[in-house]
Amino acid sequence: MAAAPVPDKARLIDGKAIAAELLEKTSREVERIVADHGKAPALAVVLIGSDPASEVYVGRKIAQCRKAGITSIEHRLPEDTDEAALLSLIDGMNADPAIDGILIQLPLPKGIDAALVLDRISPHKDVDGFHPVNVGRLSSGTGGLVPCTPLGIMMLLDTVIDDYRGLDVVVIGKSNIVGKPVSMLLLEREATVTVTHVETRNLPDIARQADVIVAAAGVPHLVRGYWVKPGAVVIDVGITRVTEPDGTTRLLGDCATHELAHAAAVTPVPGGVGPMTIACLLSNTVRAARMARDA
Ligand SMILES: Nc1nc(=O)c2c([nH]1)NC[C@@H]1CN(c3ccc(C(=O)N[C@@H](CCC(=O)O)C(=O)O)cc3)C=[N+]21
Repeated sequence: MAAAPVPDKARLIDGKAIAAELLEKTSREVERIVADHGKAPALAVVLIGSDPASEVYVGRKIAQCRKAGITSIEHRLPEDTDEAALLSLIDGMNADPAIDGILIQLPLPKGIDAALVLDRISPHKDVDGFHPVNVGRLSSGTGGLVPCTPLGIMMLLDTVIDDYRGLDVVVIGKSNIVGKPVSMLLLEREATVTVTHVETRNLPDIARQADVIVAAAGVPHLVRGYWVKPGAVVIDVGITRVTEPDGTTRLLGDCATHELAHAAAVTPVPGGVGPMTIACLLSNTVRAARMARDA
């Protein structure tokens, strides 16, 4: 009898398709809100300076809002905007009943204290889930708005895992945006979560124990084939733009995906976590709008 065929490719988790489904669902909720309240949810997006990657992401966010029927209000401020002006813009948006969600695109220019700015956003309008009240709610499992990338990661994982209890998950990266909040969501599902980072010793050995790896270190192709146990699920959150000698640019994830044929499933870059982040931003905006209208 012939041996079972050795897979030459891990299953790809199609973030683009799953994000499109979520967007479809969000559009229907937007229609319902318009029918009930006569007004679409509204998201304010603030971009300071002209970082090219930020321009791309903000452009995508606005385009997706339009598709879903969400009103977007864009504020583009110069690189040398002072902190006080930004804080007073936020105060105005907090008080404006026409605005349901506020997103301040990160990173902020040097000279602006990001913590101070994020603290100023009303927790009810904090669709990024970065305000200390929402961070606290997430870590105590008491609701609140949840950061978009971690929410999107869980939705991708949910397509291949139905019971997380006791699974060994290794998170690589300890950022406030991804590593820490995704660890909280996984703990909530009763996975055994190991949070690692650039200073972690023997990272390949630790990663090789994992049933699930969430790679969010921002180091291109950090996770190599020998780091991954056969049959593991790998979520690639990293996205680094590199310029080739011929001037063309390419996006690299944190995983050497071509070495991961022995994984059960992997997410591609692009087309994995990125589109989910944006789709979850829109669904958070609808959630914030519903909470505001039901209040
Ligand atoms: N306040 C704030 N909230 C954020 O959620 C936030 C932020 N600041 N600053 C930057 C990071 C990064 N981020 C991404 C969103 C979409 C893609 C995305 O759509 N990526 C596409 C490719 C995009 C491309 O072509 O460059 C993909 O992976 O398929 C990536 C990254 C949100 N972030």
